[in-house]
Amino acid sequence: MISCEGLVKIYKSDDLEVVALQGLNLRVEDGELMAIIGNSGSGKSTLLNILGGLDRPSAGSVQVGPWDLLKISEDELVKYKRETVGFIWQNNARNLLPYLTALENVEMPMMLSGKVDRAYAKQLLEWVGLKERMHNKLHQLSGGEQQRVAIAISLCNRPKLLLADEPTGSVDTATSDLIMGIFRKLNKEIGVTIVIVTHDLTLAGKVDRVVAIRDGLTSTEFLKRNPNMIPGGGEQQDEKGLQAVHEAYVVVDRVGRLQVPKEYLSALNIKDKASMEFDGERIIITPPKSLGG
Ligand SMILES: Nc1ncnc2c1ncn2[C@@H]1O[C@H](COP(=O)(O)OP(=O)(O)OP(=O)(O)O)[C@@H](O)[C@H]1O
Repeated sequence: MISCEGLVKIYKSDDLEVVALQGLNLRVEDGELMAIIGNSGSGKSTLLNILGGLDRPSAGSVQVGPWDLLKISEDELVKYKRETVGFIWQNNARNLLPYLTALENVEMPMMLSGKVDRAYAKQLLEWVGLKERMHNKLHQLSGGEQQRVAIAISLCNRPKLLLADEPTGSVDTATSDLIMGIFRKLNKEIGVTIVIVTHDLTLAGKVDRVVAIRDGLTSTEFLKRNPNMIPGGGEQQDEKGLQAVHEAYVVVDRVGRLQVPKEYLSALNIKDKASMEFDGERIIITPPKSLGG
């Protein structure tokens, strides 16, 4: 579904250049439900905005289904956004209309695109667990319920790819679990590919594959050891916690580059050079030997 290779995004303003993505590689399979984690400023939202067609990449390649998002024309981009992607943001509910019912809110974007499918709108609200509340006005719903209306709306255009940026950022743990359950169900039942960007490692720990971004590059991949395991409510406060159920792998790109964590380098005082040895089984990186490290 998604293939990024050497993806670069540079933001330019007057005399400043920020390299938000510096040659990122990422593959997401059709029908996958995965999460992207990373510290603030690592490039997560930049990546999501590019995948959603809201921002243009600077270089590299990024393919979503049949679409090449580097070469796509403006007209095609409009079509891509309308037909291929659905978006969920942390404060999506803010864009909803409080004086309309949940159902009317879901029908609104359908109306704007020219075709209201009431049966499908109802089905969407049923999928997100709001069957009983679809005729309630939005202001009568809780924050978590409103976020679920937003999820229903994101599926109005029957997207193949759902992009969620911090979807549980402003809800409590129980609602966060509920929302994750909805994603899992939608992924299974309608086969929509879902990419979740989050700071929340507890949430990330509930999907089979988590990719960590560091400094605009994919650095580590976490794969669930037993994908059939029912996700528990365990707290994953850091990447070590994530490893309770996931195996961590360093990402090696096509030309053999990998990122060594900064803390490892500073612990050994490795700056711009290192020595590397292969002992038949392991690759060992040490401070430069000839320089006395
Ligand atoms: N429009 C912009 N103009 C200039 N720099 C930008 C712009 N958008 C993002 N950046 C910079 O690009 C880098 C990556 O930002 P991005 O928002 O993608 O990070 P993030 O991982 O999503 O962070 P957060 O978790 O805080 O949202 C940061 O250094 C940020 O300051």
